[in-house]
Amino acid sequence: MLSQKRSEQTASQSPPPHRSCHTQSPSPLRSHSSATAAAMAAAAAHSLLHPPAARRSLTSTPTPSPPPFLRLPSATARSRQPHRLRSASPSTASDLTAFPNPNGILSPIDVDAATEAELRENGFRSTRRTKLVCTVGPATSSPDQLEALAVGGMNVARVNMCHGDREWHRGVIRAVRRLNEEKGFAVAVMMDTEGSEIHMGDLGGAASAKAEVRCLRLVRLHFNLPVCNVDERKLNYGGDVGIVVSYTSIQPNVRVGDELLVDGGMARFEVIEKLGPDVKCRCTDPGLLLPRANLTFWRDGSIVRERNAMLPTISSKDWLDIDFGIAEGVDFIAVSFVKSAEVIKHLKSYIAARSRGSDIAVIAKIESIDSLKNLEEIIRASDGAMIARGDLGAQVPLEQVPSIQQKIVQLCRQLNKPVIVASQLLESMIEYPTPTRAEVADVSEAVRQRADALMLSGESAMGRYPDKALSVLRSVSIRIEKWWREEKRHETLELQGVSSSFSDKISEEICNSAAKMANGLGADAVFVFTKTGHMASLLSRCRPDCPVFAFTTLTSVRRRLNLQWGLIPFRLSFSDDMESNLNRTFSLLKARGMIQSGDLVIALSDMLQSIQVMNVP
Ligand SMILES: Nc1ncnc2c1ncn2[C@@H]1O[C@H](COP(=O)(O)OP(=O)(O)O)[C@@H](O)[C@H]1O
Ligand SMILES: C=C(OP(=O)(O)O)C(=O)O
Ligand SMILES: [K+]
Ligand SMILES: [Mg+2]
Repeated sequence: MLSQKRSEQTASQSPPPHRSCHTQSPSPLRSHSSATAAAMAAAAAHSLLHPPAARRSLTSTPTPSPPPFLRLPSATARSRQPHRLRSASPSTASDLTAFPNPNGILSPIDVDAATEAELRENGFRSTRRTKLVCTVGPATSSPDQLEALAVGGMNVARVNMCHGDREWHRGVIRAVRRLNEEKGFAVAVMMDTEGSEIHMGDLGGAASAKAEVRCLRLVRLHFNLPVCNVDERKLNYGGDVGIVVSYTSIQPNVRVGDELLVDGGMARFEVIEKLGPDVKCRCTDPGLLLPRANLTFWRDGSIVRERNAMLPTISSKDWLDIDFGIAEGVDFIAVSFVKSAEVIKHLKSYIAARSRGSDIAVIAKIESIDSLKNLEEIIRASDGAMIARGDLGAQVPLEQVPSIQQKIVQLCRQLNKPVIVASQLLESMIEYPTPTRAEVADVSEAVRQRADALMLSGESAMGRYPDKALSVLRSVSIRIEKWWREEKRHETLELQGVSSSFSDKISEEICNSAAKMANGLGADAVFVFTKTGHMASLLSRCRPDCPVFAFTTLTSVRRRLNLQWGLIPFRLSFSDDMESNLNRTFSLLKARGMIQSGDLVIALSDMLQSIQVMNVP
């Protein structure tokens, strides 16, 4: 981990050897979006009644036969102009509430204000498909800073329970909710558990401490539970520096001669003595110790794993945090250091029993050797996965991380689970206003693999340039997605069936066919009317060339779909009558300037299990 604190960045101090060289020239990669929240929110809906859509369609009932027969619309009405959104005219209608609505009155159709601005800015065929997760920390926790992230395209705000206290997190979660209600965003909230791995204490509030070889400072690991606030300077045992770590169970497994890595190699120590409950280490590789830094022990070139085998994946503190997350209504809970599918299943039934109907998705963080051993089972049991490369890279040799990433991204797509690529994507931007070229290449690779989402950690939590880092993710995503579409480089990933019931199988086949048709016909958008979001995610899984407008009745489903590739989630109340749903949707979207006459749309619904192909009237 390279997240040196700002205070460490002094002229006299040389960077750690593993930091790449960095130039300060202005980056051509940054996009300068002129969109402001005000401009984005300015679009007002107005009532326009249109005659029924001139569409030809065939609808099948949920009964499996006969299969849907598809007829295509005439090409005449079709405009092949690159799609640009027009500005909407101001609202005059009384039956449609103007957007946004600060009083919490539901408007007929809601879409994220930032997404709408991006649609407007890029044209909807070129709008961003890759979703963006930002970790909120001291650098971004104020309402203004959160709003800047939302305007910049943050789809999900992550709070890491490893840091800060519950009051702090409550403030952030509520500020995000307020932002959504008052300013028309649909930012989802993800709570990330601390997990039970061994890490250092918080250094008594010190930004960092230095471990040095030269003066042979000894770090004394003091095995106390729970982690308490310890001022590193006060823990001087006759020249040794004491650092409190998180678990008592390490000591019996540690041997003299073992190597201790801080944050996967930010600093290295050798165990030289065991003293009662303590372990005495000598620094062999100097470096920075950051608060709560992760610790791993190594022997003969491999990680010593038995030390944490008995630690529960979800600690008692994590359970309290989970109760807190449920009470605060978070959208996702990310579970750190998952070892098996059982813990995910347990948590999911716990949530189902506790949260009565509200639907919190459980994300498995893949960051340990155990999680790799049980990968498929874990992902099947979860609602999504995070490739947590920070800790993963401290548990497996670094050179294995890229292939593991590729494998997990593909597996998640096969199993229809959203996947987040996390950690160190733009690490240098914690301190610098432009990314390294290597970082841009890393981001590009994740986008090219068509991961659902990219995540910022320290860059947004405590970095100097959170908005710029987000802007880099946004512009690189858009550029690489466009390049990949232009090159028509669809990897021929044969999607296996994921459905367990016959009815689900029909939905899956319909989505596969619709995505294929959308590509073949050069459709402008796929519309999906979905109550649970399932059909939207099946479409996302196909990674079609055009965006997927997902209409759902629940704001919670809408927020959850915000994590999935290529989905533009709308909240809309709709009926079982597709004809009237479509007419109403076309009117509303045309009034907002989000579609225009002639656009070719493929429409699906999970009530009717149908495919319709039509031009917008
Ligand atoms: N809620 C918070 N309070 C204080 N600092 C935080 C908070 N969240 C994140 N940070 C800081 O941002 C850094 C990066 O965040 P993250 O990647 O989530 O954690 P970690 O580095 O522990 O894996 C952390 O190391 C910590 O310094
Ligand atoms: C995302 C990660 O988890 P955390 O930041 O909670 O350590 C990681 O290890 O990469
Ligand atoms: K965590
Ligand atoms: Mg981690």
